Amino acid sequence: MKALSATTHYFKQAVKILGLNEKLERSLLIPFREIKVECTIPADDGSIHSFVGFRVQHDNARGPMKGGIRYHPQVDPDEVNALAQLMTWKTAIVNLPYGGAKGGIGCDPNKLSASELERLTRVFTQKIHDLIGAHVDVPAPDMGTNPQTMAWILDEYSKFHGYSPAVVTGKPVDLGGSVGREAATGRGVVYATEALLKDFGKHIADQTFVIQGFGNVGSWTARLLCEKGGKVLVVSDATGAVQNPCGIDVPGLIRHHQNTGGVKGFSGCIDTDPNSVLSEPCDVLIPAAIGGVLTRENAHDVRAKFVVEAANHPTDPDADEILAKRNIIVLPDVYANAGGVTVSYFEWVQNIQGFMWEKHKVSTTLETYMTNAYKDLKEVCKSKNCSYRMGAFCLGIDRVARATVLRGWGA
Ligand SMILES: NC(=O)C1=CN([C@@H]2O[C@H](COP(=O)(O)OP(=O)(O)OC[C@H]3O[C@@H](n4cnc5c(N)ncnc54)[C@H](OP(=O)(O)O)[C@@H]3O)[C@@H](O)[C@H]2O)C=CC1
Ligand SMILES: O=C(O)CCC(=O)C(=O)O
Repeated sequence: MKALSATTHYFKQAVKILGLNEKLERSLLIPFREIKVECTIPADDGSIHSFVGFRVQHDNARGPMKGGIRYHPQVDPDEVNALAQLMTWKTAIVNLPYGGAKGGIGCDPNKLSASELERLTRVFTQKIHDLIGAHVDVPAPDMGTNPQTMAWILDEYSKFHGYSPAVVTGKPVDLGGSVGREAATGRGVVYATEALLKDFGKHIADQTFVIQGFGNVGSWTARLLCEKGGKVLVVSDATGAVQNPCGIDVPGLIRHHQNTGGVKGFSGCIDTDPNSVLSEPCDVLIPAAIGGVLTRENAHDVRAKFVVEAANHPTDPDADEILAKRNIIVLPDVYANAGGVTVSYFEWVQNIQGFMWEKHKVSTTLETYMTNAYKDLKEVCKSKNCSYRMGAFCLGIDRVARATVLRGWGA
C-alpha cells in the first residue's frame, strides 16, 4: 500500500473511534499547502542536473508547522504527504505547540559531492524561503540530510530575511543548534522502549535487539541501548548487515562505519544477509531506515515480541494487522521517534529566547516529554480499548481537532 493510503487508513480508523464528524475529518485530512519546485544545478563537471523538491505543510492549528527534509531517490509527493500528516499527529502526541510538515528532494545524496549538495540545498531554499519561517514552518534533518544541510538552509534563508537561527532546527551547535539534537531521536526511541518494557515487567538490560538502519537514528539507538546493557544482535544498513549472537560492540561498529561508510566487514561480527534482518529472532525489532518495510509478505516471519518503530511508517496496515493477530506489540512511529522533533522544539525555544541549555537539561526534559506522552497514550489505549497505534492516532488527532474547532474556520 502506498504511504499516503496507509497513513490515511490509520487516520480514518481513529476518526471513527473518536466519532468526529465528516466535515472536521475532511478539514483535518486535506493539507494546508503543497509545494513542488524545480531545483536545477550545475554539477561539478559543468553538466546541468534537474531535481524536484517538495514541501508539504499539512496543518498549523496548534502552531508553526514542523518536520524534516529528506534527500532520497524514493522521495515523491505521495510519501512527503504521508510523512507531513504523520508530523501533525506526532507533534500533538508529545504535546508540542506545533503543526506538521515534511519536505524532500528526489535525489541520491550518496552520488552528489558536498558542493553539489550545497548548491541543491541553496536552490531549494531560494524556491521555498517565502513559505517557511520561525513562526510559519520550521524544517529539520531527516534521511539523507544533516546539520550541515540545515546550516546551508539557514545561511540562504538569512540572505532574504536577515539572520534567523530559529528557521531550522538540527543545526550545528556552532550556529545555535541544541546540544543533544543529533542523539535525540535515538534517545527518544530508548526512552519509549524503556517505558514500554517497564509496562511488561522487563528492562532494556535483559532484552535483545535487532536494528535495521545505522544512520543517525539507528546508530544512536544502538549506542544508547548498549550503554543501558541491552544486547544488540544484528544491525543493517543499505549495503549489508552484521551479526554477533553475544552482542555487537556498538562503539566499535560506529568507528568501523565512520572509517568505511558501512557496517559490513566489521571484525567483531560476521556479515549476514540484510534481507533477513526483519525476521531475525530477538525481543525487540527496531526498523530505523526507510518506510514500508514490514508488509503482508514478511510480517509472518517477524520473530520479535515487540516492534519499536524508529523509522517513519515502516509498517504497512496489512502487516500491522498480522502482527496484532500474532500478539506482537507495535509501538508506533508517531510516538516512538518523537524524541527528534521534541529536542527540535527545545532548540527553537533556545533560539527564540537567546539562551542555550546544557546537555543534562536537554536529556532530562526529553525524558519527561517522552514518559508523559507514554502515560497519555496508555490512558487512551485503555479508554478506547485499542492498540498503541490507534491510541497514538486518537491522542494526536483529538488534540488537533480540538485546536481546529477552537480556532474556527472564519470567513
Ligand atoms: N533524523 C531524525 O531526527 C529523525 C528520523 N526519523 C526517521 O528515521 C529513519 C532514519 O532516518 P535517519 O537515521 O535520520 O537517516 P540517515 O540518512 O541518517 O540513515 C538512514 C539509514 O538507513 C539505511 N538504509 C537506507 N535504505 C536501507 C535499506 N533498504 N535497508 C536497510 N537500511 C537502509 C542507510 O544505509 P546507508 O547509510 O548504507 O545508505 C542508513 O544507515 C527515517 O525513516 C526517518 O524518517 C524519524 C524521526 C526523526
Ligand atoms: O526535528 C524535526 O523537526 C522533525 C523530525 C522529523 O522529521 C520526524 O520526526 O520525522
